[in-house]
Amino acid sequence: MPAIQITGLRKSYGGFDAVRDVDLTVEPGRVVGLLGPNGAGKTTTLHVLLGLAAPTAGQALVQGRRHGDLDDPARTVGALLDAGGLHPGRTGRDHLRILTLAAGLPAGRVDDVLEIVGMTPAADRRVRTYSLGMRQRLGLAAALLGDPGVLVLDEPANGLDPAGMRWLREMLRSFADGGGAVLLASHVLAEVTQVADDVVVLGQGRVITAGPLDELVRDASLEDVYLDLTATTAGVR
Ligand SMILES: Nc1ncnc2c1ncn2[C@@H]1O[C@H](COP(=O)(O)OP(=O)(O)OP(=O)(O)O)[C@@H](O)[C@H]1O
Repeated sequence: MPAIQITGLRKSYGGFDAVRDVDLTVEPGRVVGLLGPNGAGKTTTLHVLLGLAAPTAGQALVQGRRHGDLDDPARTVGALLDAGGLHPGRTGRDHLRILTLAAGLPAGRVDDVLEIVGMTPAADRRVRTYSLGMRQRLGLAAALLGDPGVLVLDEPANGLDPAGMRWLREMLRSFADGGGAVLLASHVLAEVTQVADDVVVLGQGRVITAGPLDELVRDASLEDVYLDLTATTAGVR
């Protein structure tokens, strides 16, 4: 069973199709990059997958089920959506403690994930003092709390310095090599090509091209397609 399966997905807002006819599969052990310019429909796709928006047509399944039907969502899928939603007066550790409690996870996971994302030294500082990259790391820590087999990440490299980007790549690679599945949305071509096994390119809500990264890169079609998409204003609607 694919870890993530999206079929014929359409999401409309007041008659406007934010995404339409989107098909996408993430098998265990794979990192799939969801690429597209601003407004292409990446976040909308992830929101439907995570049960934050209802599909207008089609479906988006995690481990064969809609997110809302998962028995134990926190242990099934970890998500990083927007590092903005953090309480500025709370420490990073407290933020993770609250999530742990809410999801019924073992308290010891907080120290584990802080260590994994390299945030142990900053764990007791208030979030308002964190850089953007540190907030991203904290968001990734939160995604890893339930030790899920599936990660859904929206622009995870946002704000990371070069060392942080390398760390993220290595972390995602080893997560996938251990049988995990990753869906990573980004508008930065280089970011995706450095880590993804497969790529799905969205433009104006539709899949423009999709396939294994090495094939798309070998015949240079990925860069061509992406430059065409981003050179025009077609991506922003
Ligand atoms: N709640 C909403 N109501 C109305 N329109 C929406 C809503 N959410 C998204 N849209 C529209 O759907 C389109 C796709 O937006 P989406 O955020 O999914 O794109 P994106 O690929 O994630 O872009 P970015 O890279 O800028 O984050 C945009 O035109 C956006 O304005």
